[in-house]
This record gives sequence, C-alpha cells and structure tokens, in this order.
Amino acid sequence: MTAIEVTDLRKSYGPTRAVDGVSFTVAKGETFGVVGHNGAGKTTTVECLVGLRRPDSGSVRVFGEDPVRRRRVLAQRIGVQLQESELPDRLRVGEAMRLFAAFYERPDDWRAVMDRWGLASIARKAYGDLSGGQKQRLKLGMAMLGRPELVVLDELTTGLDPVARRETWTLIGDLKASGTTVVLVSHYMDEAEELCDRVAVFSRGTVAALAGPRELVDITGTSSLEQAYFALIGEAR
Ligand SMILES: Nc1ncnc2c1ncn2[C@@H]1O[C@H](COP(=O)(O)OP(=O)(O)OP(=O)(O)O)[C@@H](O)[C@H]1O
Repeated sequence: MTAIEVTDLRKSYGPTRAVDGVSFTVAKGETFGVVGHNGAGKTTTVECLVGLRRPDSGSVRVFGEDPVRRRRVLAQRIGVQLQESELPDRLRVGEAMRLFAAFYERPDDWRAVMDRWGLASIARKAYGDLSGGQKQRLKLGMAMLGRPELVVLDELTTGLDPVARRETWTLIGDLKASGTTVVLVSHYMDEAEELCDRVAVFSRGTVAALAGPRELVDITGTSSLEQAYFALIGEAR
C-alpha cells in the first residue's frame, strides 16, 4: 500500500528552482529518509507533502489525497515536526500538549503521550527554558498527539548531543515498530543508515539516487552511507 506518491514535483521561489522534477513513492509503514546538501530542496518537498506549500506543477498525493486541497482532513492523520516551528516562550510543556491535543478529533491521551515520550518530568517547564533536546522531544511528542499514520520529521536531531540523538533514534525505532510511516529529513548519514528503509539523496532540487542504505553503499562500492553520499553527490554536483 502506498502512503505517499510524488510525481514530477516542481516548486520555484522567483528565479530559484527549489524543487525541479522530484518523483518518489513511500510505502505504508516505511521509514523514508531524505538527505542532501543545504538548499537541495528537502524542506520545500516536505512542506508540499504536508500541504504547507502549493506545487507549481506535478502531483503530490498522501493517502490518495491532495495535501493542499485536503489539508484539514490529512492534518488529522499526519504528525509534523518542522525545522523552524517555535512555541511561545512562556507556554509550559504540559499546557502545549493539552492545547495541541485539542486540535485533533481523536487525540491520544496527552498525559499518556507525555509519559511515553519522556516529557512528564518537564511538564511544568516553560518552552523558553527548555534545552534544545527537550524542545525537540516536545515537538516529537506534539507530533504524536493525533495518533498519526504518517509522521514527517525535518531535522529532528540537529543540534542534539550524542546521547539525546541516540534516545531520539530509539523513539523513532518504536514508531517504526508500531507500523507508522515516517519521513525523516536528516543531515546525519549514520542516522539515515540506521533508521531508514530507503533514502532519497537530493541534489539541486532533484533526486540523485533513491535506494536502501545498503544498496547505496553497494552501488557506490563504499563502506558506509556517508561515503556513498559523497560519491553520489560528487557525481551529481
Ligand atoms: N521561502 C523562500 N523564499 C525564497 N527562497 C526559498 C524559500 N525557501 C527556500 N528557498 C530556497 O529554495 C532552495 C531550497 O530550499 P530548501 O529549504 O527546500 O532546501 P533544504 O534542502 O531543506 O536545505 P537545508 O538543508 O539548508 O534545510 C534554496 O535555494 C533556498 O534558498
């Protein structure tokens, strides 16, 4: 079963061709990695997936629906953590969870989500007083409130210390095990290698390669996804 189908997606900002003919599909239950250099078009693509940007051309379908036209319906099925989303500094963690749970028709019990995602001990902390890792954890918890079938995570672990990053990997592993479809944008090749079933390597608004991490390593005759990435990007740039 297909969760996401993107066909020849194009999106420009003025003269900048941010996404220049991208196609891929993501199967239900798959963890799909999106990697690539700064400005490669990753965020623009995921923003089109969640209906925040309207493509100039091409087609995007999520669970068979158009994310722009059916944004409100799909918002009930998708959990999103975007790169630069911020919350008011004085909002407490528990308040944020309770508030955001109310956006969903069938929310999970927000207190149980807090327990599950390690937020209970910081429930009374204000957002502005959280560490980078705690903010990320809160955003991940918020993305889970609607019992999502698809979770879109854009640079979730950027800026986290190695321990917090590993903890986040465990949480994503749990999501995966529960059958949730995950789209993971990351700059960390070890993360993509560990977590993703397939990885799309973006370069200059296109997909330069798309395969399982092991396959990308084999195709390039390298020994890690990081080395494979450099080999692929070197060819594409
Ligand atoms: N709102 C915007 N207005 C104008 N140009 C934009 C806008 N958003 C992105 N761009 C440009 O579009 C291109 C693709 O940006 P995008 O954020 O999609 O890339 P990215 O792969 O997510 O990069 P990064 O790894 O730095 O987050 C870049 O050249 C960027 O400068």
